[in-house]
Amino acid sequence: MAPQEKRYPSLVEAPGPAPLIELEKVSVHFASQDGARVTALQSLNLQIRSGEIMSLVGPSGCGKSTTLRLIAGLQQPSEGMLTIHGGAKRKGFSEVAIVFQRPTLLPWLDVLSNVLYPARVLSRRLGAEQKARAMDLLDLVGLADAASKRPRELSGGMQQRVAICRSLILDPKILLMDEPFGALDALTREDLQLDLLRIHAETGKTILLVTHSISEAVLLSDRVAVMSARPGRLQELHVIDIAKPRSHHTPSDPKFVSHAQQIRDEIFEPRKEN
Ligand SMILES: Nc1ncnc2c1ncn2[C@@H]1O[C@H](COP(=O)(O)OP(=O)(O)OP(=O)(O)O)[C@@H](O)[C@H]1O
Repeated sequence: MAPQEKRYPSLVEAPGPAPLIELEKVSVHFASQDGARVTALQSLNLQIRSGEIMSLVGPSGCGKSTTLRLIAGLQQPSEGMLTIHGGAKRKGFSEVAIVFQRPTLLPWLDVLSNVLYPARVLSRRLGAEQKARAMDLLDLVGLADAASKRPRELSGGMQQRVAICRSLILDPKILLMDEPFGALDALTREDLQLDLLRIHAETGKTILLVTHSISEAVLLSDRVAVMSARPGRLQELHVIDIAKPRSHHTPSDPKFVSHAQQIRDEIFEPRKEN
């Protein structure tokens, strides 16, 4: 098969060079329990291009999840501007989907029904097209044979794969992932990382990933945004110029080692702002 050829045409997203998501001087302030003001983000500027995988890394509490919540529409900026496709309003439920650390599947539904659940909530009657799409997604992560199983019959990694399929059923433009592999053992985590790369290659989705793992960020991303300690702002942006397709051999690539080391230095020895 030629590298660009897609096996699942129904899942393909058209790529585009323009920024799909733009945060311009975005600040977010919260009121803490004692009434004090907590500034989670301070004048954050960030552009995410259509079709790229970008990771957000940075010290705990620097505002990574807050950034994801802003893009998901679950949080409003206190100051600044967030646009998607150049507009301040979302175009519908299906524009953005989120995958969290825990899969939170519905235990009484089988795998196929779990994947189809968001589509069922939106329209009570499911068409053959949606079912075919769900099966394509399950096939893409190697779970087509598990379509009629219940969540309790699946391992943690399989459940998270189902959650990823569910997030893609409404064909979102943007997939937001908050530590999606953080609860998995190391080997399963590596498997799912490669699954995500395959999903991205097949669908061309725009993916924004929050991770505490520098190597995961370098392995998966086109660009890695390093955020400063709270109040979070963009500290550095790395273009990860490592050839694709990437694999479990990629971490031994000298470019991988160099990017990971630089990012580690930026997080643990940040340059002082004047
Ligand atoms: N609803 C809230 N009310 C008050 N403070 C909040 C709220 N949500 C987040 N914060 C604060 O904002 C800051 C950023 O939180 P956020 O969860 O975005 O950070 P993070 O980088 O994702 O952290 P971690 O890496 O530990 O998950 C933290 O200091 C947090 O305590």
